[in-house]
Order: sequence, then structure tokens, then C-alpha cells
Amino acid sequence: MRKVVVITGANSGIGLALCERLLSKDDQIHLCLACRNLQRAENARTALMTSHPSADIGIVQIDVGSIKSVLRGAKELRERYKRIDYLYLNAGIMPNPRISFKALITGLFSSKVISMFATGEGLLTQEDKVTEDGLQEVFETNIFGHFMLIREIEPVLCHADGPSQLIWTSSSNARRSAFSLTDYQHVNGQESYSSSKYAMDLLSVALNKHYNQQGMFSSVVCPGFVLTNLAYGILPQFIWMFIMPIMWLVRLLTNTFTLSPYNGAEALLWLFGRKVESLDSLVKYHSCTSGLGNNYVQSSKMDLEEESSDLFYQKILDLEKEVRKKTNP
Ligand SMILES: NC(=O)C1=CN([C@@H]2O[C@H](COP(=O)(O)OP(=O)(O)OC[C@H]3O[C@@H](n4cnc5c(N)ncnc54)[C@H](OP(=O)(O)O)[C@@H]3O)[C@@H](O)[C@H]2O)C=CC1
Ligand SMILES: CC(C)CCC[C@@H](C)[C@H]1CC[C@H]2C3=C(CC[C@]12C)[C@@]1(C)CCC(=O)C[C@@H]1CC3
Repeated sequence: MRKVVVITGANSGIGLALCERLLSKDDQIHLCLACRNLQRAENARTALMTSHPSADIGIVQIDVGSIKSVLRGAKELRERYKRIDYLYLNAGIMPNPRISFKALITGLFSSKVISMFATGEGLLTQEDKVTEDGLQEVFETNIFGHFMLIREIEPVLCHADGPSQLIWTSSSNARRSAFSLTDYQHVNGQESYSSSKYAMDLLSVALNKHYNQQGMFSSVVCPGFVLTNLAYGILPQFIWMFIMPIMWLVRLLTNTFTLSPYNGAEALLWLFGRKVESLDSLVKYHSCTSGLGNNYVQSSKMDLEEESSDLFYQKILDLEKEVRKKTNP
């Protein structure tokens, strides 16, 4: 039977590169592009069909920043598929990013220069806003919408006849100090992206604890720094192209400058087909590119305590209840 692979945010960047690479690895899969914009999803399907003419590709409209859309999209997935083998939780935003050039210049002359390039720590702030659902946009898009999607399609993800995998696109920018259990949506602060990506680590650990016995396994990936629409929101594309030689030099310092979506998708692809017994819930998988341009996957321990993961899980379950009450009074 064909493996069913659903990917959110599949129409561009890392998501689209992952689709290309999955089809090259296994052309027998059924790929489902879960995107908010149908025209962009159609364009992506056309591009994928050009390189893989016999590919089996479906589309489902899901805006993970809208509860209504997630519920509608999830219903469609439940009706369409008996089982989903892989769910890549990849869609993500970093709205209104601002670089602190002062921090960048200071960082260049400090001992933290390598970690600054690897994680972007201290260099970026964002401006978040409240959605129609009354949630912080970055939290809802990057985390909560995806969580609701998982909960809604649980019946097709959890089965006795073989495991299913959840694979989150997190970030090296995920930082414990940007996250607070008392402000898990990051209402107060300007590092909503970093906070949401840290929350992803906490959630993945909790999901493993609650769902492994039901056959569902969750992993977290860091794709490195990749030049995609997300990066073009930080600096215009022509500037990135102009400083490309500098970025290749930075690659000599840190293997996290993967730069191309193809390279960034390395660890996401590596997890496809991996035996779930070999995965460690407390580990993140990093896409890495060497100075010579070779790709490989590296793992690192997550910076968290299981107790925080449990507490966050309880909070997200409470929020789910509240949101469901509002949606179906
Ligand atoms: N680029 C980088 O350096 C890094 C990126 N990441 C993560 O990788 C993931 C993919 O981003 P990347 O490929 O870089 O950037 P892109 O902007 O190219 O891709 C983001 C994808 O997410 C989709 N998306 C955004 N908001 C929503 C929404 N509300 N509902 C459904 N889909 C949505 C976008 O759709 P649309 O085209 O309609 O906007 C797009 O397909 C993100 O989670 C990002 O945080 C992690 C580490 C580094
Ligand atoms: C000369 C150039 C190399 C200078 C670029 C400086 C910064 C704009 C970048 C250095 C590290 C980058 C980075 C990200 C954004 C751009 C940088 C801060 C991310 C935060 C983008 C989104 C992520 O998920 C992680 C990235 C880490 C590295």
C-alpha cells in the first residue's frame, strides 16, 4: 500500500524541497500538500509533476493560523485517508522581523560569534499580533494550529498496524530563555518565533509520552539557516545574493548555514523511513552542510526538563478545551 505523507506549508521553501526529495527517494508515496493558498499549492503540484510525472499528489486547504480552517481541512483528511503514515508539521512564520545590527557587529568581535551565526540569538525581534481566534499569530501558526490538526486526525494517525510519524520543523533559534510557561503564547516580548520553536520541542516530548503506545511518534528537526521566503522577510533577496560569498565563508565556521532548501530538508528526509525504535524523544535532528557543501545529519540533546514539557502539555490541552467551547458553544 502507498505510504501517505502530509506536509503543511508544502508550496515553498523547505516544504517544497522536501516534497521533491521524498518523490526522488520513493516515487510510490502519496503526497498531500496541506497549504493555505490553493493557487500556490497548484503551482507547487505542477512543478513537482514536471520533475516526477508519475507522482501521486493531492492537495488539501489548511490555514494553520485559523481554527475553522484546521477543523475543515482535518475533516477532509479523515474522509480522504484511512491512515496517514507521515505528517510533516512544517508551515511557519516569522512576521515583521527586525535585525539588531548593533548586536550583529558586537557579536562579530565576541567569543560567541559562532553560536550567533548558528542560532541568530540576540539578533532578531518580531512583532506579533492577535488572530481572529484571539490567539497570538506566531503561536497559533507555528504550534497550536498544528496541535489541533494532530488532535483532529488522531484516528487516522494512531493505528495498531504500524507506527505513524510526526515530524516538526523547529529551529536552532528555539531558545529556552525566550519561552515562559506563564506566557506560553509570548504576548509580552519580541521573540515570539524563538518562543514558539522552543514550545515545539516541549510539545514533541509530551506527544511521545502520551501517544507512543498508540503508535504515533514525534520528532523535531532543525533545518539550519535557509534562504527562503522567511529569510527574504529579514533582508531582501538581492542582499542575500550579494553577500552569498560571505555566507559560504560563514559555512566554514558553522555547519548550520545549509542555505538551500534542498540542504535544509536533509534531516526531514532522513527521518522518512527511519525505524521509530531508533529515535530518541529528547533529541533534535539537525540538517548540516559542511564547508565543502556536503550534507549530513547531526543530533543534539534538547534543552528541557520533562516536567516543563508535561506542564506545557497540560496548558495546551486546557487551551484546546477553551477554543473548542468557543467554536462549538
Ligand atoms: N528559513 C530558515 O532559515 C528556517 C526555517 N525554519 C522553519 O522552516 C519552516 C518552513 O519555512 P521556510 O521554508 O523557511 O519558509 P517559507 O516561507 O518558504 O515556507 C513557509 C511555508 O509555510 C506556509 N505557511 C505560513 N503560514 C501558514 C498558515 N497560516 N497556514 C498554512 N501554511 C502556512 C507558507 O505558505 P504561503 O506560501 O502561503 O505563505 C509556506 O508554504 C518554518 O516552520 C520555519 O520556521 C526553521 C529554521 C530555519
Ligand atoms: C554576513 C551575514 C552572514 C550576516 C547575516 C546576519 C543575520 C541576519 C543572520 C545570522 C544568523 C541567521 C539566522 C537566522 C536569520 C538570519 C541570521 C540571524 C534564523 C534565525 C532564521 C530562522 C531560523 O529558524 C533560524 C535561523 C538561525 C540563523
